[in-house]
Amino acid sequence: MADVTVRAPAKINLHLEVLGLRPDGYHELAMVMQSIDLADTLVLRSTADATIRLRSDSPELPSDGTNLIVRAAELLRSRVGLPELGVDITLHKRIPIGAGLAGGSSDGAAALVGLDALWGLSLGTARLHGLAAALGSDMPFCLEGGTQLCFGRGERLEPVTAAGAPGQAVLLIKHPEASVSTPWAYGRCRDLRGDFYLDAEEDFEQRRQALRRGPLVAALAGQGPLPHLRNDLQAVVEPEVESIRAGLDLLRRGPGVLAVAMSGSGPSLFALHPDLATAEAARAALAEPLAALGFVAWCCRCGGSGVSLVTDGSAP
Ligand SMILES: C[C@@](CO)(OP(=O)(O)O)[C@H](O)COP(=O)(O)OP(=O)(O)OC[C@H]1O[C@@H](n2ccc(N)nc2=O)[C@H](O)[C@@H]1O
Ligand SMILES: Nc1ncnc2c1ncn2[C@@H]1O[C@H](COP(=O)(O)OP(=O)(O)O)[C@@H](O)[C@H]1O
Repeated sequence: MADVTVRAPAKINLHLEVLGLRPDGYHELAMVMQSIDLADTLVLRSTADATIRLRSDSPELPSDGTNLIVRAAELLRSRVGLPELGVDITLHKRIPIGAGLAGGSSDGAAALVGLDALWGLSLGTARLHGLAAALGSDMPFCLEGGTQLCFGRGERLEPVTAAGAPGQAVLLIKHPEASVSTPWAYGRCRDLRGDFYLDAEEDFEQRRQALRRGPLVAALAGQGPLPHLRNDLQAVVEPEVESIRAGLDLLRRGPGVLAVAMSGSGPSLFALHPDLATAEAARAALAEPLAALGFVAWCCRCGGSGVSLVTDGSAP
């Protein structure tokens, strides 16, 4: 079969609420996640040597079995019981690593979709979701993309209509030296807020309903103003990382900004804007202070989809 090319978009969290602890040790979450058009590209070529090979243009990223692309390929091959399958994968990395943008999760999701096509497996959505959920809590969202309510560990999805979404673009920034460990952020959240954690399923469901019927989902459907964006991990991380505090203050000063938050466990920060032109105008207006503080900035559209096969040769 000819090469298969897949786009792996990043995500931001428009809402991240930590509800409590689950028996499996993960946190019960209520989130709204949004795909953005900052994306990695994977090119997959079938081989006959029963080997999974990854080459990446990111020097800081391992290409061995710790890479989520390789882990996804190995899990898929073992689950279908075809050890003789082989693939050469080339990764073009654009999403900053460990940034709260699910770059690794999206690459893993892209590997599942790309290999399903390359190896002609036709596994279907449910089986791909099962494999994704086994590899990471954010990976099922990365398969579907768009705008979704995410519950459970993050793997239970409910699509949200964002037809009238006021925030169609983001000004995204990240400090190259800042890094936040996701397990650390959740552990710190438990230390600081564990006394307020819910623990009954009916209480979890009450919070899910509040989000489904709340002002954020209404605003995304074009009914009413955008509320303050809640991220419980931001409340934990922000006091510990000066560049995050400085970055959020800067983004709030951008012209035309609608709302500002940290994405996921950070350290990426974003400002929602009505459209790409407004996001770019804000980036230009903040260019000097952003550079002075050492931030890297992107302007991205909020996208309607997750991982996707590229059939028109458009992905560079
Ligand atoms: C924080 C979030 C918010 O969207 O994203 P990022 O900031 O990583 O992008 C996610 O919850 C990250 O999802 P993901 O990166 O897939 O997490 P996983 O690999 O499944 O878990 C990594 C670690 O995070 C903690 N974890 C993750 C998910 C969850 N619901 N509860 C947790 O406590 C656990 O310590 C776990 O061992
Ligand atoms: N293909 C990949 N791209 C980015 N990170 C990866 C990849 N494979 C494994 N990882 C590891 O996964 C972690 C980041 O996962 P990711 O889903 O990108 O989280 P975040 O949302 O914080 O960026 C990092 O510790 C990184 O080393």
